[in-house]
Amino acid sequence: MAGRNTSPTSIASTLSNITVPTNQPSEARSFHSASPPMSTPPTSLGDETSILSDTTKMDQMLQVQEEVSTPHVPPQAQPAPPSTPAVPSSESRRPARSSRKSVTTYNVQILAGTAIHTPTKYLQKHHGNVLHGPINSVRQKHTATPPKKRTPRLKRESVDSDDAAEAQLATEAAQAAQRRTSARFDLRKEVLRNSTVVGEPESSGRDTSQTTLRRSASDSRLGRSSQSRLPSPKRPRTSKDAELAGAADTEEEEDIKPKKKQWMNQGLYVGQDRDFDARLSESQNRAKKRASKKGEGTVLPLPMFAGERMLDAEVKTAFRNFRLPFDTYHPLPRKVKVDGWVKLHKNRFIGEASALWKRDKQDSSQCYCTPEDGCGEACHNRIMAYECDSTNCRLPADECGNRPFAQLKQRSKGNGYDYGVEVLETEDRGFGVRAMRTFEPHQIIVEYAGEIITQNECERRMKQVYKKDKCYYLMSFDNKMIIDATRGTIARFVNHSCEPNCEMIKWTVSGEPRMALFAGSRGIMTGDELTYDYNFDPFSSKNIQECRCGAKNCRGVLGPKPKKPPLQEEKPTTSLLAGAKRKFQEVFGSGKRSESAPNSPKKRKGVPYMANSALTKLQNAQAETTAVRQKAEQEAARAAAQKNDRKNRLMQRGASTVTITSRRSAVVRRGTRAYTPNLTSTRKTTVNLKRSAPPKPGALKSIKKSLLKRASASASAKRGIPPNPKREADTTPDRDMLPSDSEQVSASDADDDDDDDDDDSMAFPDSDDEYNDEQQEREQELAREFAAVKASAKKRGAGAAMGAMAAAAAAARGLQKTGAGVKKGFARFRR
Ligand SMILES: C[S@@+](CC[C@H](N)C(=O)[O-])C[C@H]1O[C@@H](n2cnc3c(N)ncnc32)[C@H](O)[C@@H]1O
Repeated sequence: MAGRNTSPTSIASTLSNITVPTNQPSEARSFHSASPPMSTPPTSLGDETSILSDTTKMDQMLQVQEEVSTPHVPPQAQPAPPSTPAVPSSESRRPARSSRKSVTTYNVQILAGTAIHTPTKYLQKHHGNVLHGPINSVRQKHTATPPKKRTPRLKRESVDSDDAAEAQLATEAAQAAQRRTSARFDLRKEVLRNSTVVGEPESSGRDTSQTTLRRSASDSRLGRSSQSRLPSPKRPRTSKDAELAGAADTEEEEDIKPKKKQWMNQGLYVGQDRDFDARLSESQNRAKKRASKKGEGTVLPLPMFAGERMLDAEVKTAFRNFRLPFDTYHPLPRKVKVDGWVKLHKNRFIGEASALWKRDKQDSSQCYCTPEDGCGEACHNRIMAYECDSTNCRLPADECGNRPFAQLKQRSKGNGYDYGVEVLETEDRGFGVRAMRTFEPHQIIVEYAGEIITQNECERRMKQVYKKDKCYYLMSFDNKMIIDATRGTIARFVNHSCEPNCEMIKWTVSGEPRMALFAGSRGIMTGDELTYDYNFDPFSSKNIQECRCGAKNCRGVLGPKPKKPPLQEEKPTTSLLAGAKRKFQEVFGSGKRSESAPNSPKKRKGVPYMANSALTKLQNAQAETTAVRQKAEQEAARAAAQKNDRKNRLMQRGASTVTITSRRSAVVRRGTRAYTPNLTSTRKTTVNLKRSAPPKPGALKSIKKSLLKRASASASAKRGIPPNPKREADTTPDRDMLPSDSEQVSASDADDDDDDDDDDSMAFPDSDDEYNDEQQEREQELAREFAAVKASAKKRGAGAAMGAMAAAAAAARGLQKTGAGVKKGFARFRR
């Protein structure tokens, strides 16, 4: 505290100190003491007057007073140099040391704990740029070394101060100030360097640096950085400077790294449907949108997506639950790596498969949709599962809604989220596939592509290539072909569910077979696992796999529940005829296909194929027979119901003879008479196709042909179309094929015959079907095949025959029905 006695007082220090007078009268002390009444170090660096003056303000005041009052008193001593102890000019003015001691001074900063009391040693060590120690030594140091530009104020303080302790305190204060301005310090340093770069002398001092700082304050950080990276040829560098500059440069370079702006390329609405036509490019879509916007009013647009949904007339799309898009809620999307999966993006025909496909490829499809239809639900191509293209559809691509594979191709050009599926690892079913976006009901999701192989090739692979494998990715595809997706698309990982959300459907695209996974009628939400019903046929009990789909109605096993006794009990003839009956019912419109949704595409569902090398052809045939038998039973039940219905109607009419239909009577009669447009025939003719002996191959065909033609003529007549004489002639049945009079039976006989329907009679529908040429052709084709199959059945024995017949039926229809008459089996055996 001794040092403080001589210190000047500033306003700041006055405010921050409380002085408690003790024994001395204040007046005396004010006027008779040379020492100031308040004695504190400068607390403000702005108080330069106080700091720089050798004498205190109070001393100066007293001196003036004394000069006025005692002009003759000569000064006894000149002010001593700072290094020597000051000689008091008057004893009376300088209070005794003891009296000065008696004045207690409190520093509020100290009391408040805000004063800085850092050990000097520490400061010297860690803050080299701050002055420490007795002022003299500091001064000496300063005169020896060139002034540092960073602490100009401090430098002056230290030069002018005599008191070591005061210097120490000043140092502390400066340090505090420095700490406060530390954030700005780097910037200043950099500005100084910049000024050097542009040729300004570094030693131009604080003013220059501040000017420069101000000037460059508005510079962008990046610009500054690039400037500072330039070499400064004018600047002579000492080794220390170079070191410092080097360090600074490295620091800067770290800072400088151009920060690349990160753009979010996926957002809240990813995967949500937007007004985007996948067949067009981005720019085409934009152009289309612009064009459509021209006519728009000025009303604010509806809320994106939600508005569209809310106004959607279809309840199922309007009230779909909202879920956050997958990339928003999914914590850590990670890519699952699957060993041994060779990706193929499109089908590849292997070996004879291509030739086989071309040879068997006979059918084609054509649609006549108008732009208003837009190839919607009624599109013929769509129903037949043919993709429209320029060869079979008149509409331009952007007006046609039946080009799913083209849409998929467009989507695959986008990003992963656009494509929309990824592999996931399930808990208990190996890998699976999950949606990364939403899919509309029946929208194409992913193609099941791989190598298309023949059955022979499949068997070879099973025996030789996949002998040791546990997993097979084989999908029955066409009558004689299999898709082996061991090398294939991601679709091979789609798992089975008894309550699936997707369907695997076969399509024909530009004349080529393609298979793809389509969303089910509920659509798919982001994050859902994709599943379809394998209808897995394990062929043998040892291959039965437990199903872990977790659905409420889970069947417990992959594939249909085994419920029927062994096949040996099957009566070959019964099966044959039941199968025949089924086929004809399908052709005549009462089959299962016509019962399914009329407007939905013909579903040629994909069935997993399990080609077990141990299976013989006979086993295949037996398996097919089971399926055929089940179907036949269903058909028989339906036929029985129809028969009962007919009986009831006859009973009600009280007819004595059997009338199959008046239409049919007319058809039969028309063959022998002139055509009468008005077909209100009163004569009732009975047609019984029951024969005591099975027809010769070809005979059945003829009967059917003539009957069908007659039916067609009848339908035309009903519509008022005049008869075609040529056709009329054609419709004349072969005499020997027509039922003879002797074959006309009474009602009771007919009833009896009806009872035998299931065995060997043809079941014709009662409805007034309208036959067109296409149907006729199909039916003829079917009849031909049927005859051939029947003949082969006789040769080969029942089991194999049933397989062949089922296959023929499937071929004739161009269908591959799930679980019926086709080979199947997906393949992953976990034995
Ligand atoms: C074509 S693979 C599907 C992908 C397969 N999970 C994988 O990891 O490669 C078919 C096999 O997956 C398994 N799997 C599929 N769905 C299943 C289900 N619902 N329950 C149990 N296993 C299933 C069976 O082992 C089946 O043989």
